[in-house]
Amino acid sequence: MSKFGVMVMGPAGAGKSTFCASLITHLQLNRRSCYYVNLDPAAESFEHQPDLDIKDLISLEDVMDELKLGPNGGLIYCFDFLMQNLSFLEEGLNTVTEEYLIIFDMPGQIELYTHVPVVPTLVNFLRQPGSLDIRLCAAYLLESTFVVDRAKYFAGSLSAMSAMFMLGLPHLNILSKMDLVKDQIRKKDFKKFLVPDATLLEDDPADLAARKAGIDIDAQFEDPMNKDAMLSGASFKRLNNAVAELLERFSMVQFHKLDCTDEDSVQAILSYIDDCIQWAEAQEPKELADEEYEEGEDE
Ligand SMILES: Nc1nc2c(ncn2[C@@H]2O[C@H](COP(=O)(O)OP(=O)(O)OP(=O)(O)O)[C@@H](O)[C@H]2O)c(=O)[nH]1
Ligand SMILES: [Mg+2]
Repeated sequence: MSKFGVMVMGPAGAGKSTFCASLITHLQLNRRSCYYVNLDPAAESFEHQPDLDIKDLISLEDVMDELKLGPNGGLIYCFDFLMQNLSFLEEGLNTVTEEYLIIFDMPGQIELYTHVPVVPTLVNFLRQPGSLDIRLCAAYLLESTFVVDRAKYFAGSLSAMSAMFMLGLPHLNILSKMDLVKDQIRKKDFKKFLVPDATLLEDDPADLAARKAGIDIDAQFEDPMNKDAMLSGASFKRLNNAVAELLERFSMVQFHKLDCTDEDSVQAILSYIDDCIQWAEAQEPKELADEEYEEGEDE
């Protein structure tokens, strides 16, 4: 029997826990079962109480106090500790059945996805056939407000692509907090940000600001030896252009939009998740319980 899960990842403050909470509320409203696993040892408050919480194994606060580590070193320690105590996850998840969606709420420290191999090890453990055997997908969140600053947008897209390669999971990239941009950027103008490509640098607001200040950023961009290029931002533009071209060449990153305040938007993302992990195919047809038939008759 397979289990099904989604690992919600992304940089700090991208809206991961808020998305997990909206997803759980939505699943509950639609009478679907879910199992919420908090893997952020620093998380303090929850809209929905986790069914399994890493803090019951190890708390970041204790690690920082006792080992005199900072928050990031402490987090890496907590994950190393989890890797040595994977039975904590196995015992918690063993009895979860196939109709559940297991939601893993991950921490936001980017080094977890780039510098240390703990997340791939965790993913391999969760997917291991014959053991937990979870059909898992990744939901990688980036804040949609990043699109305003192209450098942030491309750096974020690159981190998403790096996570795709590192984890090798079915992967959804999501621009979160759409409610924050929908009044500033029209729907049809936003479309171009769903697939990162180098043409998005053509109307970079940072260039407009430089031009307004009388800097010929295009001339400096073309001339790598220009001594002012470093200060004016033309060198930075060249770097962003190279990143954008790299993303374009790999053609792996595409975003879906998410507005947690809109139920239809949460449902749309849930459909993509279900599709990635093929949740629906594994479900048995369900009969209504007797009480529910009776409730229907009363109406
Ligand atoms: N307007 C708006 N704010 C949001 C949304 N999602 C999250 N936020 C806010 O963004 C902040 C961070 O949200 P979290 O859900 O804690 O983000 P996170 O990615 O879990 O953060 P870390 O776990 O610390 O990495 C909070 O103040 C949320 O209220 C959203 O869809 N719209
Ligand atoms: Mg969180």
